[in-house]
Formats: sequence, C-alpha cells, structure tokens
Amino acid sequence: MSTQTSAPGDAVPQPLVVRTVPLDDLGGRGTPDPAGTPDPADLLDLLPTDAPLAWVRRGDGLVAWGETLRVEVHGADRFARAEDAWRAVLAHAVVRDEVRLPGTGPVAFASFAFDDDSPAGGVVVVPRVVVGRRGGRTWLTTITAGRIGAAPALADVVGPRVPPVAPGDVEYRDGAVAADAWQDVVAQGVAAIRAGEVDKVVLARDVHARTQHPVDVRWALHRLARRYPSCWTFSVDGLLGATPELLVRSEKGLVTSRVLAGTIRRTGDDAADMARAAILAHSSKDLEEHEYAVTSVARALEPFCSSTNVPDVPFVLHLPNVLHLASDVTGVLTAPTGDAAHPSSLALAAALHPTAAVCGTPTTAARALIARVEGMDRARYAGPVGWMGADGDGEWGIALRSAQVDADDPRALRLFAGCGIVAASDPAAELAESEAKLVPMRDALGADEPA
Ligand SMILES: C=C(O[C@@H]1C=C(C(=O)O)C=C[C@H]1O)C(=O)O
Repeated sequence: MSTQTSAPGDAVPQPLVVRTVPLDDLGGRGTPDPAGTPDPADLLDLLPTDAPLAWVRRGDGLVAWGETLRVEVHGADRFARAEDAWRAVLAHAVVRDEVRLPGTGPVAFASFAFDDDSPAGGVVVVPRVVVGRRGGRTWLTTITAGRIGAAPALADVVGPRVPPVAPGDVEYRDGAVAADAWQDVVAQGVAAIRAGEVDKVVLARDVHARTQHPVDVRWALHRLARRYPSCWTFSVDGLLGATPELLVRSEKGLVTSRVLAGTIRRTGDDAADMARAAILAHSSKDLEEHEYAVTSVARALEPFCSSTNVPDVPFVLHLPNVLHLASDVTGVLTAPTGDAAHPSSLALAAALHPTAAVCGTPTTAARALIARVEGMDRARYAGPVGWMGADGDGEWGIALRSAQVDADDPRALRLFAGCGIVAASDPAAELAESEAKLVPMRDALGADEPA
C-alpha cells in the first residue's frame, strides 16, 4: 500500500508489522538457486525498475523498494517534521528483528531540499521490502500493514531479474544559468568575498539531460557503484548519485562526518595525478576552503558531543574524476540522562546542514548570497540524503555528484555541481572544476554496458 500525507503522523497504517530475518545462508555467491532469485551479494541486482531506494558502498548497505508510507515535508522545520512522522510510524509498529544490526528492523529513507524555502521540501519513504548487507551478513526486512505471519522469504518479495535498461542517446543543454554565464556568478561570489560579505561561498549550477528512453535508475546506480566504490551510491525518490561526502553517520553514540572541500581535477595520468595530489595538499587556497568546512562541522557537532576529534591535516581522497582534501571528523555523543535519548542521526544532520562545504561561511550570509546570485533552486541537490533506523541511528550523505529525475517526465533529469569559492578563486578554473564534478552522473547515463 502507499499512503501520501503531508501532515506527519496522519494515515499511519496500523499496526505496522516489521520483520527482519537473516539471509546468511540464502543465495550466497555461487549457491545455485533453482528459483533464479538474484544473488543478494550484489544488493543493486535485487532492485526493481520502479522507484528503487538505495544506500550502498563497497557492496554493503541497504536497498529497498515498495512504499508502505510516504511523508512529504516542507519549510525550515522539514527535518523535525520528518522525524515526528518517523516516530509516529514507529509508535504503531510491531517489530520482530532476528538480526539486530544497524539497518535491521524498521528503516526509513529520506532526502531533503538544500534550501528551507524550496518547493522540493523533503520526503520520507518507509519501504515495503529492505535487503541489507554489512560485513558479510545479509538480511531481509519486510514492513507491511497487517498481522505477523510466516517469516518472509526473499523469493516471495523479489521479482524475476529484469536487467537495467540503458538510457540510450542523451542530450545535454544548459540549465538555469549557461556555463559561460556561470563564470559571472562565480565572479560575483569573489566580489562579495572581497567586499567582506562572506569568507567562503559555494556556488552551483545545473545541466539538463534528456534521455532517449525513460531513465532506469538502476542502470545509473550500477555504474556509479562500480566506478566510485569509496562513495555512497544513493537513490531516493528520483534523486540519485554517488556522493563522496558523508554529512553524518551516527551509530551507538559515535558520530562520524567525512568533510570534503578543496578539489583538483585528475588528468588520467597516474604520475601526474600524484604530483597534483601533492599540489592540492599544499595549496593555501584549497586548505583555506577546507578549514572553513571542517570548522563548520566541528562547531555544529560540539553541542551534542562529550568529545570530538578533528584531524590536524586533511588527507587527499582519490576519486576517478577528482582529488579532494578530506577530513574524517568524529565525536562521542554526550551520554543521555534520565529518559532522554541521544539526538537522532536526522537531528544531527539538521544541525549540520548546510555545512560550509556546500554553503559557505558565515552560513547565513552565504545562504543569502547563494539565493541572490546562483539563479536556480538547488532542490534536493546538496541536501541531506540517507536512511535512519528505529533507534535514530543512521547515515546521511550530502547529495552531491547527483541528478534528479523529473517526477513527471522520466526522460528528463537535472544534473548538479558546485564549487567552493574563496577570495583567490578563478571563475574559469571553477567552471572546469564543476565540469569534472558532473562527470560521474554523465558517465552513469553512458551508453556502454556497465563494466
Ligand atoms: C558542491 C560540490 O562539492 C563540494 C565542494 C568541493 C570543493 O569546492 O572543493 C568539494 C567537495 C564538496 O564538498 C559538488 O560536488 O557539487
């Protein structure tokens, strides 16, 4: 069943029955499966064409499909409303979880707009079926309205494998701001920095794609996951991508955030790229950009944590298209007192969003500058995307290296990319960097067979 509600708490199916069973001895690699059921070793292979949900990295993670409940939220309190809705769902849930790992039991996927005023708002999807994998353990969760019945079996909830369909020819055209004109947007950002309005601002652009065939999101997901194994490949409500940036993971009182800022394009030549990595690691412009982003994350986490660990120097993250300065910031959540619980991963994501990696410093002025000069609605690009479990633990990425499929036209997509701008930024170089950041999604829509 699928229920639409914009008022959290409305129309929660009662009771909601959640069952998690292990799949450890089912369909493992090399196990002959007479029913032809896909191998859960590759989670993405399980997904149906329609509205696939995914959060995977290096073969682990969650895939899901079906909609037991969908909640749409809007406005500045969209995160809090989403959390209220999730709690209302849980209040009516009967849970039998035989695996008890992060990601087992009830799970919601969600994605949120970057901007408080965006019509894109946010969406929480409680799927009907979830298959998860973590450290060699695989499980199946079903979330249905009704009564507790027999333990679910994979063969009953997964259809025959329909191979992903290629998008065919893809036409690209300018988005809200043409590529050339976007250099003026960057120049306005630099001018605002020099005028003292902000220290850093992140400016983005979109590109429109039109595919020959309706987009089969799974085609793109497979390609993203294979080419960008260190990224989090995600799909929620038509927003898909492979982000290298983890806004926050919260697990058993431990929080982690992978902060990126400071980028250099790769050349394709390994020796030259090693030299570029060294240049990046010593570039004062990129180190400045990075410092703003790390500080914004550390400051936002501090009120929730009894201790935090902020690395002194970033490492260089190598991706096939770009190199980034990266820092893994960690913290221990302050132990709850009395009946209080830890803040949920979503509450932490709400407190962190938007970091200086995707907005700028100071936040309020950078937000206002973006709204004034960027010339587009970012929608859910650069907003939090991820999943959360019943205990509030979960993982939220920043929706970068991403595209949004038009809900009314499955052949139309918007691709997005943005760049951190500081006083020393050069508009032409930033345009080139934005092109490099569009590569993952362009390749994901490529015509050749997935490798
Ligand atoms: C805004 C994007 O990326 C962000 C900006 C970066 C930069 O300017 O160096 C690096 C990583 C991300 O934090 C994007 O990919 O669209």
